[in-house]
Amino acid sequence: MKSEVQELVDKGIMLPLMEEFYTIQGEGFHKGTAAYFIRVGGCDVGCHWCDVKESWNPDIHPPTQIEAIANNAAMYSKTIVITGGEPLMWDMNPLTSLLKEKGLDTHIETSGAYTLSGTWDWICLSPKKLKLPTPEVYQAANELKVIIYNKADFKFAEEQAAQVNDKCILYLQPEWSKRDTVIPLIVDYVMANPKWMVSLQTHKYLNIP
Ligand SMILES: C[S@@+](CC[C@H](N)C(=O)[O-])C[C@H]1O[C@@H](n2cnc3c(N)ncnc32)[C@H](O)[C@@H]1O
Ligand SMILES: Nc1nc2[nH]cc(C(=O)O)c2c(=O)[nH]1
Ligand code: SF4
Ligand SMILES: [Mg+2]
Repeated sequence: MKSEVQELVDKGIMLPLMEEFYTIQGEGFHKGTAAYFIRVGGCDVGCHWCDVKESWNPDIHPPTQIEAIANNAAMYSKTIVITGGEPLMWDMNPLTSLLKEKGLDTHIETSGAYTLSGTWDWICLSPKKLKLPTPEVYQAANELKVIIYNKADFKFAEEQAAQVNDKCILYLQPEWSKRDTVIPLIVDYVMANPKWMVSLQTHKYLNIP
């Protein structure tokens, strides 16, 4: 039989909380703006270059009541970014309802590989070849942020851009360990294909979380 805690996690009433921090959004459309980050554990997508592999195993992150998460977040910022791990592995409706009741702006960082749950003011979709996004997430995405690890990823980026809604803002972001070789490729690509914009992980240059 499932434990009581596991049942609450399954319903999104508790979530495996890896870390939370108040920082500057480093990436994409909202880069440079203050936001409180909630990092939820659990991801089975398996990107070999993932910069938070410690997030993958949900069992090592303590199941935490969403009321506590929301009350704490509200003390720091009007903008709350839910990331992971892959937050859409869990039911995001209960947590985002609480955040919206408090008048907060809810943003998500997602691979889109699971069904869309939650109420969102901003959806950043960063699709992965290993587990493609679901149709609902392509439709709802506000920004598409494709990670460029090698040349083949430009083709993947175009395939993904063809799937999103036409208001979706398009970004190419260098994979961090390959940045010296891929940044020049991204610069040339964006000049030749100006529907795209460059996104950098500016928090890593700023040495902040
Ligand atoms: C750690 S993921 C968590 C959210 C979700 N699982 C996802 O992949 O969108 C947060 C963001 O960091 C990006 N990212 C992860 N590792 C990266 C790396 N080594 N270089 C550049 N971006 C990376 C992801 O593509 C995603 O946009
Ligand atoms: N500052 C900062 N900005 C971010 N934008 C997306 C992040 C993430 O890991 O989801 C992230 C992060 O980890 N830190
Ligand atoms: S989907 Fe996101 S959290 Fe999961 S492995 Fe890929 S980058 Fe990491
Ligand atoms: Mg990060």
